[in-house]
Parts: sequence; structure tokens; C-alpha cells
Amino acid sequence: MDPHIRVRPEVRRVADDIGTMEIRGAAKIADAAASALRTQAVESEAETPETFRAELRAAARALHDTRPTAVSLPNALRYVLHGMEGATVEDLRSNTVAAADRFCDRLERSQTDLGAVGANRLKDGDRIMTHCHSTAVLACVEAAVEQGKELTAIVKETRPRNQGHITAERLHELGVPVTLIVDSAARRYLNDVDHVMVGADSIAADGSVINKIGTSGLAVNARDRGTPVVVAAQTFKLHPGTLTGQSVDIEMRDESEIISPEEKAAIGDPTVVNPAFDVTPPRYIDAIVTERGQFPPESIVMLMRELFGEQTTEPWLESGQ
Ligand SMILES: O=C(COP(=O)(O)O)[C@H](O)[C@H](O)COP(=O)(O)O
Repeated sequence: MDPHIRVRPEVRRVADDIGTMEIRGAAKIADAAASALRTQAVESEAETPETFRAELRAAARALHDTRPTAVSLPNALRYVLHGMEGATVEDLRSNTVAAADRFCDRLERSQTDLGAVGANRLKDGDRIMTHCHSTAVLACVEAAVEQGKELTAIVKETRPRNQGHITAERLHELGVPVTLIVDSAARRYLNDVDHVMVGADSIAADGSVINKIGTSGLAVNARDRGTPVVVAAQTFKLHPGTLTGQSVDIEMRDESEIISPEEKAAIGDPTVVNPAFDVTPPRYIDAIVTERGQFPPESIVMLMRELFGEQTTEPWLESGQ
């Protein structure tokens, strides 16, 4: 690589934090990635527009190559890089910073707007069941609580990393009483809940939802029990590549999240697999709640066409870099 192209240490740190899940959850990853590109733009010592652009693309690549499933990450990078316009370094810098600020601002507003839509589905006295930790689901709950509705929640612990514990803590902070269950107890309690509410890492053009492993089994069981499944997700979770036939890459994580080398050896050294996400087909989902309103999953393709229009190439893969 050209020695003049320098990715700032802060960008590398954010990329590491995303890879190790210090920063996790699709919305937080998008926010951190856009903010890291902003830092790259502010701190860049590039002397020519070409070097500046190449640095931003290199920073975007470093961030992009951390986790494969949450499309919020490439969508955030794409948004900021599309804003990188100008003929001088200073113009490029200020336009990139403005684009990053716009993205983070929209992210925050969309979460609030989505919360208001999702809260309309919740009635006073309702009980929800959640899986993993989704800031979008929590935005719906928070808005409902602000409207004076009293809710309770059954929270799945979400093995192997127990993100359900974060959800339990946040719900407690919102004043929502929580019952924590192991993942395999979900079916037993589905008769006791009014809604299953989950977030999304990516939504495909056919309305399939990609979210934390275990979401699809939960949704199938909920359909069997007649419990509605609501997915809360801002529109930057829509995966533009799926419009042109791409499939969503499911992240496989290290087996050490599941079992230690000693435990593994003691039980005969089995093969261990650790997929982080799964795909829930649209027929198991009742509604996708976004900042633009709620949609049946089958109609999400119309919204995608409106938002993404013609496909473009990934800006961090532009030729020559
Ligand atoms: O699957 C996860 C997090 O997985 P991980 O912990 O592996 O990143 C969350 O449900 C979605 O990212 C939505 O979250 P949000 O609604 O906050 O975007």
C-alpha cells in the first residue's frame, strides 16, 4: 500500500472493537463506523485529494472487514463515502464530516421514530418476549412506557454471549419487570406473551430477517402458538445486495465462545460450530416496524426499491485501491 495512505489509530481501534464485539448490535456498529470515518477525515494529514480519498476508502475497508452479517455496517460506510465530494482536501474533509454527522443524526432520529411506531402495537398490560439485545426493540418499549403503558418482559438469555442480560438490565432501567429464561424454555412461555419482539442485523428483499441465532426457532414456535412476531429495524437494516440476488453472509464465530479446550477434550473433541445469526423466513413474521411505518415482510421489497434505486458498486472497492 502507498506509504502516504495512513489509516488513523482510532479507526483501527474501532475496527478491533467491532471485531471483538466490544461494540456490538447493528445500530451501534453503524454509528461507530460512521463516527470512525469522521475521525479519519478530521485527522487525515493527506496533502492531495487523491490521498485523502484513498485513506477514507482504506479506513472504510478496515471497518468493513470486521463482521459480515449486519448490513448496517456497509450501509453506514456507503452513506459517508458517497458524501465525500469536493476538489480540494478541505472540501473533501468538510463534506465527509457533514455526511458522517448526517448519518449519525438520522440514525438517532430513526430510532425515535421507529419507537413511536412500535409503541402503537403495545397495549397497557402487555407482556413481550425478546431475544438478544436490540436497541430498536428497546426504543419501542421505551416509547410505550412513556405513554404510560405498563409492560412486562420475558427475556431469553441468548447463548452463547448472553446479550439477554443487557436487555434485562435496560428493561429494568425502564421500569419493566423482567423474567429471565434459558433459550430452550422459550416455547414453554410463549402462551404467556402477547408479542415476540426482536431486532434485525439485515433484512433481505424477500422479507427474510437475519438476526441473532435462535431468532428463527423462536419465530416458528411463536407462529405455532399464535403469538405475533414483530421485528423492529430501521431502514438501514435493509440489505441492498439482496435486490440483485446476493445472499447474506452468516458470521461463524470462534468455538471458544461455547466451550473451553479442556471441556472439549474431556468430551471426545467434537466438532463445534458457532453461527452467530440465522434467517427467519417472512412467513413467520407479522410485521417489520421501521421509522417509515410498519410493513408486512413481503412488501419490504417496495420500500427497498424506493430507497436504493439503481445499485451502485461499493465505494471502498473502487478500482486502483
Ligand atoms: O443480533 C443482534 C446483535 O448481535 P451481536 O450481539 O452479535 O452484534 C441484534 O438483535 C441486532 O443487531 C439488532 O440490534 P439493534 O436493534 O440494536 O440494531
